[in-house]
Amino acid sequence: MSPIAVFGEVPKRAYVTFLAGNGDYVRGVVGLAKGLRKAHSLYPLVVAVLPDVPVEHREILRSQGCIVREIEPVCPPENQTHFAMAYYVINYSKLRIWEFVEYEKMIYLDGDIQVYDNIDHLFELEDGYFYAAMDCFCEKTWSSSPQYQIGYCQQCPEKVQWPHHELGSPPPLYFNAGMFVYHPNLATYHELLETLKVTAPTSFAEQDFLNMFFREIYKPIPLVYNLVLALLWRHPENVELDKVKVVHYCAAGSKPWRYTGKEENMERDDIKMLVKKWWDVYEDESLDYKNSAIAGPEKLESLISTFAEDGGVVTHQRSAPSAA
Ligand SMILES: O=c1ccn([C@@H]2O[C@H](COP(=O)(O)OP(=O)(O)O)[C@@H](O)[C@H]2O)c(=O)[nH]1
Ligand SMILES: OC[C@H]1O[C@H](O[C@@H]2[C@@H](O)[C@H](O)[C@@H](O)[C@H](O)[C@@H]2O)[C@H](O)[C@@H](O)[C@H]1O
Repeated sequence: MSPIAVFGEVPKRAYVTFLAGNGDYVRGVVGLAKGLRKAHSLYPLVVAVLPDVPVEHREILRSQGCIVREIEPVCPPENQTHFAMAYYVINYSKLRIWEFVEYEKMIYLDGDIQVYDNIDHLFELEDGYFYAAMDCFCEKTWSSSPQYQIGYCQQCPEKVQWPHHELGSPPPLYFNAGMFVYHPNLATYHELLETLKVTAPTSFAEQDFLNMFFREIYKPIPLVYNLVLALLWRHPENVELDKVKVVHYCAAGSKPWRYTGKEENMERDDIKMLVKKWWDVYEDESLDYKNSAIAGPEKLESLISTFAEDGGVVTHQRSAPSAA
């Protein structure tokens, strides 16, 4: 039952994403803000920004109705970051969102995620658990893992049986940390940071760490709430694309705002369709935050591009594929 019905008060809830750097991920967050608006979400989007996110990008996000919150970086134990894939170390800073205790429950979404259907009902899931969709172990990014090396994946555990005799118990269910439902909480926040100090980084950085930390209360939710794109070619039998509500553009080459179609699997018709679907939201002026002085694609693009040129960051124009 919704807390409103019980206590007559409105529980503070919000979506939250994470933005770092002065590059083009800001486009992803603008797209996410517009996608949540198109899906008629009742709740705001909070953007946790690292100090290196320029004021111009923060203003763009505010002009799209986002609540911008600056966070300090979180670094794993000194001199051990080389154990994590360098590109992912930045993502430890996501842990700061547990400090947003003005909210009772939040849904975290990566900046490369798009929401195509309303998912507000996830806020009504039973309290006290950590909800996320399961990841896939079949992409090359997993090549150093025992799962990948024996061809085991939790998405199809019957295909290659886990060799209990050689490797002991199978790994616990493992979630993708690009989308999750959680409770901000100061005690949990401090325990996360203290535990991180004594936890050596591993390949998938904060994703591995969060899977370890929340393993007792993790509850899988259907992949319609976080379609990790690799499932389209790794486990097509698990995907009903027309039922998918949330698409996670995490496969190499799939970021819509950088799409060229050249990387492996990027020429697929379903990928072209999903990239076009993202651009259709991003460029839909009717989805801009009303009464905004900055919104509107020209203003938006000129602000992003102008700053990016000053900052030397190469910007990408729309290269969305023709309709699939
Ligand atoms: O330069 C960067 C890299 C990452 N991110 C944020 O961190 C998230 C996770 O990184 P990424 O999407 O690259 O991971 P993936 O899900 O693609 O593995 C992104 O979605 C962004 O929200 C960012 O803002 N700037
Ligand atoms: O820092 C670790 C990251 O780990 C996850 O990305 C991975 C994961 O999805 C693998 O399964 C894929 O193979 C890989 O391509 C992809 O980058 C999260 O999406 C991201 O938010 C972040 O936590």
